[in-house]
Amino acid sequence: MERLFLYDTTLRDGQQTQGVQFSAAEKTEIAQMLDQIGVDYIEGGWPGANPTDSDFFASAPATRATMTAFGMTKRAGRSAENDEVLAGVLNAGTGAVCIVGKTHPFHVREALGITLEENLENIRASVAHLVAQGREALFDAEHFFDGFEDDADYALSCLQAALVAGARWVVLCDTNGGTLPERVGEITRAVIAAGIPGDHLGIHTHDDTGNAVACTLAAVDAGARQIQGTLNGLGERCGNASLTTLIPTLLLKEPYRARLHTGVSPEGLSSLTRISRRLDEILNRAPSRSAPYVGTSAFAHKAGLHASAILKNPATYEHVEPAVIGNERVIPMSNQAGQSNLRARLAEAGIEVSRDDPALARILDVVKMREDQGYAYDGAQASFELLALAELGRMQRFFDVERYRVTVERRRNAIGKRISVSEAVVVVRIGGERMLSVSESMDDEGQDRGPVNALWRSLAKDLGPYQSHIDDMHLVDFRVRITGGGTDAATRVIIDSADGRGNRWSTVGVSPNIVDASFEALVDAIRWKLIRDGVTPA
Ligand SMILES: CC(=O)SCCNC(=O)CCNC(=O)[C@H](O)C(C)(C)COP(=O)(O)OP(=O)(O)OC[C@H]1O[C@@H](n2cnc3c(N)ncnc32)[C@H](O)[C@@H]1OP(=O)(O)O
Ligand SMILES: CC(=O)C(=O)O
Repeated sequence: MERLFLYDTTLRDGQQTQGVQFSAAEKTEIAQMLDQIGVDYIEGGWPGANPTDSDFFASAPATRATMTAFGMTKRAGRSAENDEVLAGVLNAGTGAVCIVGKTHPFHVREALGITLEENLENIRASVAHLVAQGREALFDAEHFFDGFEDDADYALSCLQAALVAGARWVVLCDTNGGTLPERVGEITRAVIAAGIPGDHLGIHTHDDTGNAVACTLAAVDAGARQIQGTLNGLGERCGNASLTTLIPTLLLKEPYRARLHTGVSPEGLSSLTRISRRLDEILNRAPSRSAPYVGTSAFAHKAGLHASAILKNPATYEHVEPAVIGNERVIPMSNQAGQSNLRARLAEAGIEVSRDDPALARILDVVKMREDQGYAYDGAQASFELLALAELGRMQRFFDVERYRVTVERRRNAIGKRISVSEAVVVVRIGGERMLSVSESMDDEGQDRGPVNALWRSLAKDLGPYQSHIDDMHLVDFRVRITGGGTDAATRVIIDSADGRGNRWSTVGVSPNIVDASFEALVDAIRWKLIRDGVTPA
């Protein structure tokens, strides 16, 4: 089996993603996660280009992977020894250094404004300087594919200059991301045929045509033995080839699984889902549900026919086992569901129902009818469980809401500043007792948190015998969607709640009125919590 090397550039090209700015501490955490996965190289950034990257390299974590500093070839008209950019990169003290250089005559002339021979000399001298300093040198051949189309001999002479000067790897970069997979394969083959060995050849692609992963695989098929990519496909413009997709593909799919091996162990592979989601958490962005292998929908079987077969044998609708990548199977309830989804969902919730219970058909009918009205149960499992318990005649009556009222007032305060104040009154009956709670929605700084928050505070303020069960409960997310249009428009609210025991659950409410929809979801959230805590109704 041949060795394929994985080179991660999340901390460098990934940081070129619009809206992404890592701190040095975040870079350290990400580098440690990459090391757990088992990549061979971690490109930590460009030391000297900005204080964050310099700080990161000043106390870079010890990793099994080779920590790599990134920079560019020296400028013309000065020696490599006197080039301050190269000096900054070398000062990071990493075992490997990757420098980017031009290989397309158009860029040499337009962007650098130097001759083709001067550019070759810059590549040669820069790489030789890195090697003389005892570093493993990599050369990122910028715009290689476009350069090859324009002047193949010149593009190849740039690679040869780097190799002759001692580069361990020359990396073919599809910098603008416009080359399609078949052409990437052909050009990579031509490069190897011209004498550049595949085990010194890397590939670096961008996703501007949605083909970065396919282009990378095409280069590997042609013989390249290093791949560059990023976690979750972060990167300049549309992103880089996603290592989160490439790693499972290389380890689980033929012909790669049988022919190539990487430094990623089965444990590393099974950490991929967790690490992908942790990266999104660091970036404060929602993970892509449909991300291959690691998305929350990657193994979600919504359609009834799929769920039915999955329950008999998961291989019927899954190309790989979700656990291998640390992901899990989900069988959501929705208007696409049949009895198989339903039974699987109920079993997961610990609700036992015999196969021939007529309530199963009723539950399905109610789900489909309510989804037609705007409800969505595939993202609101707790409300689905309450609905099922009601149809099974097992729903307990904890409290009845007699009425509620919310007011939002906009006025000036004592010093003339405009403020808004939301206030809610909720009246509930528990057993024979009538209880009235009033709450304002103010946070610690005196800011109004809105009518839904006021309602929540009021509901949760005094629920008599149940109070101790909801004291540790809080709202963590609130999503609103207008479903339908015109006079039939309804508002769907999904609320995520959590408690001190680590439970997290979602409930849904639908109404033409956003406050009413929110209130329905809030009441469901409390009822679900009381059931989950095994509370007996007063
Ligand atoms: C394809 C890629 O993604 S490569 C990675 C690109 N990453 C980045 O650019 C992020 C980090 N970059 C930076 O912080 C800054 O651009 C720095 C610190 C590197 C340079 O900043 P400045 O000195 O202000 O230059 P500026 O960014 O305006 O322009 C780049 C200069 O490098 C030159 N240059 C570009 N590529 C190369 C190269 N491979 N070799 C030598 N010089 C190069 C350009 O011609 C330009 O020179 P000029 O100012 O004489 O016209
Ligand atoms: C080096 C690099 O990031 C590129 O050419 O895309």
